[in-house]
Amino acid sequence: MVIEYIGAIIRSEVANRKERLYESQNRGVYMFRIDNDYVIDATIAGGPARYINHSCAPNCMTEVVSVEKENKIIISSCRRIQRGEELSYDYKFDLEDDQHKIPCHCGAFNCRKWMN
Ligand SMILES: C[S@@+](CC[C@H](N)C(=O)[O-])C[C@H]1O[C@@H](n2cnc3c(N)ncnc32)[C@H](O)[C@@H]1O
Repeated sequence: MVIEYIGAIIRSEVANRKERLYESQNRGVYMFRIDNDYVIDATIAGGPARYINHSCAPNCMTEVVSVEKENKIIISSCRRIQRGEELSYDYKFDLEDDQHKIPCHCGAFNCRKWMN
């Protein structure tokens, strides 16, 4: 394990409202979807894991683990990581239509060019 993605666990509907609020306040939005119903909001009370970028050839992977009936997001290495190397994982965003595509700048040899 490298790090846990910490923050407030909120329902999807609340996350949608908060996302709009944060954007209206020009804040960066830091959220991790646990499943269809719940999201971890790291925008206000998050840890350093919220700064990890997406890569199409990541050195880390994420998993949802249940600890005392609470879901947690664990980020673990999926290969050897060199000292000083940037941590990354695959955000696995749902595919979007052309209008809502986010360009990917991970620079990997196999970059998919879009994050979603
Ligand atoms: C959780 S933040 C990651 C940390 C962010 N780079 C920062 O400095 O606050 C997620 C956002 O970072 C940017 N990002 C992360 N990985 C990226 C990538 N491979 N290519 C382009 N933008 C990326 C996107 O704007 C994305 O919505």
